[in-house]
Amino acid sequence: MTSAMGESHLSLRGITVTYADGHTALAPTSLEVQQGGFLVLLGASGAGKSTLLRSINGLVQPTRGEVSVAGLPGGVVSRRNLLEHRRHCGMVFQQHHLIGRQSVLANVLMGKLSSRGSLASLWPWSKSDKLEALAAIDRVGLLEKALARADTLSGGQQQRIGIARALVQKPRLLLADEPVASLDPATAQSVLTLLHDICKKDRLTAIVSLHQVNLARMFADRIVGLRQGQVVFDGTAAQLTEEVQATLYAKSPSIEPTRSSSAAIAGSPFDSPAQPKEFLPC
Ligand SMILES: Nc1ncnc2c1ncn2[C@@H]1O[C@H](COP(=O)(O)OP(=O)(O)OP(=O)(O)O)[C@@H](O)[C@H]1O
Repeated sequence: MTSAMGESHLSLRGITVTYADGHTALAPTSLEVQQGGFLVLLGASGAGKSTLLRSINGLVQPTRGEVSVAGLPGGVVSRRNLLEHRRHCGMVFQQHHLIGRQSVLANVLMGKLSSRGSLASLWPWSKSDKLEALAAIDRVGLLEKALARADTLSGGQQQRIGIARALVQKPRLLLADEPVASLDPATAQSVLTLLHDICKKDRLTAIVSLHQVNLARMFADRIVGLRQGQVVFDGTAAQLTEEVQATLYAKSPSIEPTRSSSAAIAGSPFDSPAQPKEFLPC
């Protein structure tokens, strides 16, 4: 899968998510995600950002559509392929999901569970596992905290540990669901700088949902804007005009793209530009 923009890492084709209560959180969505890109998802609360992220790694089962990943023929339909995909897919959560009374090291080692067989999980961690975990903790600048309880760390430090836990998995794809939403602006920027730098250095493909438009502008190679479960913008930070932003965050139920958002969409340098409403079954 290669395009003018480079090698494709991930393809979403017509992914639709309707939850058990009948609510369609994601209308048919198709995206081509380039290898090594830092893609930011923007959108108001309830727009479908988490649903999109979770449908990529199967935490939410798409009602329709297909996720395919480079190097994994046949997509992630079979259980075997889904497990293989997840093995290379690190996840960073807003609330870190650390076990507070466990040490930082023990928490980071959890990131290695997906690469162990179910029986092997019963065995103690090997020296090389521990060294890898310590190296990941060092990368996020917290080696001196390796033996501290996770709940003694600040919010920003805990999120750095969440990143280390994802890194120890040696991911190719990193999904981060509002990773800095609960941090103060300065800490949020420094945690996102760390995440961005690591992704670029390791050439990881990253898909990150954010609420802070300024941070999206600062870090994103590409911004995908969701509104009421539909992609209404797909472009660069420069193309994210005030008007597009207003469309994304408008309170009105209307999701018609504005003229300038359509222009931005039309000018998108990516293979799969936004799908304005007229392209989507409503
Ligand atoms: N398990 C579920 N069952 C039913 N509806 C759900 C479920 N999870 C999410 N939703 C609904 O789907 C829509 C999209 O939710 P989602 O969490 O994906 O949005 P979001 O953009 O990530 O929001 P936020 O920024 O607040 O996290 C919302 O209307 C939400 O209420």
